[in-house]
Amino acid sequence: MKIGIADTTFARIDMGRIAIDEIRKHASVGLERYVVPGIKDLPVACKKLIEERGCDLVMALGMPGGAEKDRVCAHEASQGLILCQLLTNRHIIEVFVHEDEAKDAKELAWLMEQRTREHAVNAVRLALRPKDLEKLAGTGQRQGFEDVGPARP
Ligand SMILES: Cc1nc2c(=O)[nH]c(=O)nc-2n(C[C@H](O)[C@H](O)[C@H](O)CO)c1C
Repeated sequence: MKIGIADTTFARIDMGRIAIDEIRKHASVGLERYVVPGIKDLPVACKKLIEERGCDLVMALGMPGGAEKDRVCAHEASQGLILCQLLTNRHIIEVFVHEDEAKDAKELAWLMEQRTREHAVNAVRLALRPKDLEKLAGTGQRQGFEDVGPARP
């Protein structure tokens, strides 16, 4: 089992390092990292991690900025990531933290780390322990900020 980590230099926190640190706490798997300039470069990085570097699942980590052009960029990147999943029949866990989700740099750093770590656990579950995800179905999980919980507690 090999998990790929694709991340960007645009992000204001080293999301790739955090993802690798968290995955190592939960599983003994091969890891491949591929750093690109920005989120629109992630789809091909993920495809290469899958097709050329033998990854079974990939995490795509990025930080869209707060401007309208960044939101468009994030939408385009997401579409590329979905297409890549369909072309390769492999999961890509998209971990995007929009810069304007946080009120300041401190909260942004916290949110980027928290969301990355929680999705790294999801990546391990998807790759190795899918039954763990089944147990969490319909429980209102969120990555980063607090879980919202089920609608019928
Ligand atoms: C407008 C813009 N916004 C972002 C962003 O919010 N987050 C990000 O990671 N990258 C951004 N980029 C850069 C593109 O994703 C890409 O790296 C360049 O267009 C080079 O292919 C661009 C060009």
